[in-house]
Amino acid sequence: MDKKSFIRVNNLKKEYKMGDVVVEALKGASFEIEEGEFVVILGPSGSGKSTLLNLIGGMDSPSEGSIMLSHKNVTKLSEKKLTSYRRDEVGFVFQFYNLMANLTAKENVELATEICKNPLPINDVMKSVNLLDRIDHFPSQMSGGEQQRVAIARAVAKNPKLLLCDEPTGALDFNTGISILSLLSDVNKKYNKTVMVITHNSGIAKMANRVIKMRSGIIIDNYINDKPVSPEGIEW
Ligand SMILES: Nc1ncnc2c1ncn2[C@@H]1O[C@H](COP(=O)(O)OP(=O)(O)OP(=O)(O)O)[C@@H](O)[C@H]1O
Repeated sequence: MDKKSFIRVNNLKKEYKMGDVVVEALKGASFEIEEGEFVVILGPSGSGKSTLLNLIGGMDSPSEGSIMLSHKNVTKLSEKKLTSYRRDEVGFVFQFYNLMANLTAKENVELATEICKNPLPINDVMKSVNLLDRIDHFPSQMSGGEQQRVAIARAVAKNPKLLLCDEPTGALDFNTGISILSLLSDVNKKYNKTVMVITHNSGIAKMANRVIKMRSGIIIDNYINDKPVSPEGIEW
């Protein structure tokens, strides 16, 4: 494994069996990602993006192949070690925020950090997502964009090495979406977190350091973007 390789995915396959029907969601994906990259996984609906993200996040196991993260073989971890991996090493951001409705913004972030090894100070993180004045608000009292900021704060405060974001702007209007991408870009730079964003929106690929394109469970392109544009400069 190259010294700079942070993630190495090798010949990753995933089949879902439903009765007699077998769906080949991933058909042998291989790629490497360096530490600190902002990666966009781009592909149409059904191309296998979420399947790939779930495997890297340790939420599911592959039918074949391996995922190395910082020299750790994620696909060979015991259930117990996989739980620690999900807790300490990966932060998740979902399209629909997945906040606890009965907890305030701050409590949502606290809950996530309570169980992990090396959390960041919550107030610092709330400040960097520009939500210090909203920490006592419940999700129902916040806009979609604000809720997504809380979700990002929750993922970042755990201080993981990797942030996995599944269509993080999918439920937001254009301007709010851009502000969320800008925040993810800040998190990538300020906290030096490797960020992977999956999307079907090709506009978002323009801000990435690396773009991995998928179609029908296959990686059809993987390239370095020499001139990433700032989120404010992209459109769709
Ligand atoms: N749990 C599952 N059981 C059976 N089939 C599944 C399951 N999850 C995904 N699939 C199938 O695997 C294929 C890839 O799905 P996946 O959700 O990874 O694609 P995607 O690119 O993330 O799509 P979208 O952008 O619509 O979320 C699809 O054909 C899907 O129907």
